[in-house]
Amino acid sequence: MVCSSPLIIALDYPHADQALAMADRLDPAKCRVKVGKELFTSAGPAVVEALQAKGFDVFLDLKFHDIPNTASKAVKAAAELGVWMVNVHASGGRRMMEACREELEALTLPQKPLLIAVTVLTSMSAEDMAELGFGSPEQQVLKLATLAKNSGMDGVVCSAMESALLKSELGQSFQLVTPGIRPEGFGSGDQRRIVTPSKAMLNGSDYLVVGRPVTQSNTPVDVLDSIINSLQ
Ligand SMILES: O=c1ccn([C@@H]2O[C@H](COP(=O)(O)O)[C@@H](O)[C@H]2O)c(=O)[nH]1
Repeated sequence: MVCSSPLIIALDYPHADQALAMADRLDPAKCRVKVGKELFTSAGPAVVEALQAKGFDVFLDLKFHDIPNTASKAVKAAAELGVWMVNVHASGGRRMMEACREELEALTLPQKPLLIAVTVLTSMSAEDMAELGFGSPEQQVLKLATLAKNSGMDGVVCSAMESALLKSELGQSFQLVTPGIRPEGFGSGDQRRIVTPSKAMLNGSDYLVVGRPVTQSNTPVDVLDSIINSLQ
């Protein structure tokens, strides 16, 4: 199944059966899916394979952050699982990111995953960053995204609030994956740097990650269709 949609639905569930039931209501031509820490810890590689068997491209969002050897071997394992996208934390540093890239380059797979680095989590506000002794989210995102690009990453995870800046500073082909997407009228929850789907696309995001607005809705397919309509 070839998917040209920018939408990635975060299947944040405690058990595989819930994730697979939601996947059955989704169309792999209209969205990709994301498996994160909760679902992967509970259900393991089998749930990734089950989603792939249903025709979905899978973003394995485990945000590896470890010494270069450990992180790069984890990226290799993800690639061998056939995922479409995998990520690491940019704050793991240049040597860690370069090791991950080298591990992928050494593989002889027909299709390798996109290798993406997380900059500053979309749940982090300016106040949260100051408390950690960092500058503004925008400054830190630009710093980490520049390092990620120079370390061989295909793109970064950031808020769509930073997409226009990153496209202008780092170029159109550097992929921007943006969670913290909230259609009008949906609560932000724990997210702090939120953007609507249409504004995120206007700002230059390549991929929009949407979780609870779809997965916690009584009418998930209607919500997804209305997001798709808002992008046209
Ligand atoms: O900076 C980040 C990185 C990852 N995420 C993940 O995206 C989804 C967002 O879910 P919502 O329910 O739409 O808030 C979730 O799986 C996070 O782990 C992120 O939000 N921010």
